[in-house]
Amino acid sequence: MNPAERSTPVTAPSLAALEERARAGQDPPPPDTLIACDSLVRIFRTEGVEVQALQGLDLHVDEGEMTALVGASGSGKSTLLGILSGLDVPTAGTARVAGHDLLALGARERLAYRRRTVGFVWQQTGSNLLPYLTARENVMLPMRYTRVPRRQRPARAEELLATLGIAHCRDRRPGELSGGEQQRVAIAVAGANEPRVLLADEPTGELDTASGAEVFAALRRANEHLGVTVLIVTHDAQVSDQVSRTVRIRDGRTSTETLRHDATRAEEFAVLDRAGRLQLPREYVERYALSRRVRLTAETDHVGVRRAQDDQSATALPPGGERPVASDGADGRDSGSSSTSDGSSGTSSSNTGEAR
Ligand SMILES: Nc1ncnc2c1ncn2[C@@H]1O[C@H](COP(=O)(O)OP(=O)(O)OP(=O)(O)O)[C@@H](O)[C@H]1O
Repeated sequence: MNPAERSTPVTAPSLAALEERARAGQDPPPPDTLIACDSLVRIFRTEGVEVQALQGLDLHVDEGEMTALVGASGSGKSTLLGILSGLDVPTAGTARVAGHDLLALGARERLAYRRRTVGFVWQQTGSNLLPYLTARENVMLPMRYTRVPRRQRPARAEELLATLGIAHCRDRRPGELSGGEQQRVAIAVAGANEPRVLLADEPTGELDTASGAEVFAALRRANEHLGVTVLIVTHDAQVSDQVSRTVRIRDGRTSTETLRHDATRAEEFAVLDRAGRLQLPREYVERYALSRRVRLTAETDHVGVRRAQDDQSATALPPGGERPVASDGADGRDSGSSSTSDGSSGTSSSNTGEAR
């Protein structure tokens, strides 16, 4: 990034702060991690306006996982997929997929990465396939760019179409296929070069419920039978409620994760990044009226989170009416508040969030 860009005002947090965060998360990820994003930042600049689409996002996905990515419109999901697909480059942070450092790829490596390491399915059914080729020819096309021997291509295409339940579509052009069939052929195209990761941006977004279910089933088959790691951006509860892991993005950062053990048991977790930072769910922030600074307490088996103001209101004024200075200095100085050395005194459990 050039110095002129750096001097342009940005909304908080500053780029320097985000870069500092990125540096903090640069220990090597665990060995099973196929996708590792740490403190990922993407800032778009158009006509003097800056948008921080990703504001220090952390995401780790293990090989073989099938994960849904959800979040409000504009939260940064497509931006993340654009980066992981190699089409876009982050502003700061780290992004590694199958050992490729996405901030350091040269043009030739980037092309090879896009052809071999990732496959992509777009929401618009018409964007995924060439209209003048049959389904089988569409699936064989990417093999040309990775030099799969010509004689092997038809058999591999047939096998993929059969695995995804659309062998009967092999000789039809996209215009002769339903939307759901087109998306399933698109999954076969994305899987043609045996990628490590399959990225899908709203793959069921334009489909009715029944076709959406078939497309989801095909993604699941790709995951289970082809062994490809699948990451799906979706607003479709039919998809997000059926994968074992759903990651929620809020304001350009991962906020919560839901892990499903089976159809009836799901648990929601807040996400702790590798530097130890935690984003509290908005619901808790509002319910306990937490703002700006909170006090953490080390309990026997969990960490407590308290409103800093509660210490202030609970503290008895000493003789002379002066409040004692906070033991760490920070709270008293910046907010004009103070605390006793016992942060818990007088604080009711109704305004305490607790993390176990
Ligand atoms: N090329 C771009 N130039 C400028 N701003 C962009 C660009 N791409 C995305 N943005 C902005 O970045 C933010 C995140 O956009 P993104 O498309 O990643 O969100 P999303 O979560 O995928 O939304 P949706 O669910 O509506 O697709 C938005 O404020 C968007 O306007």
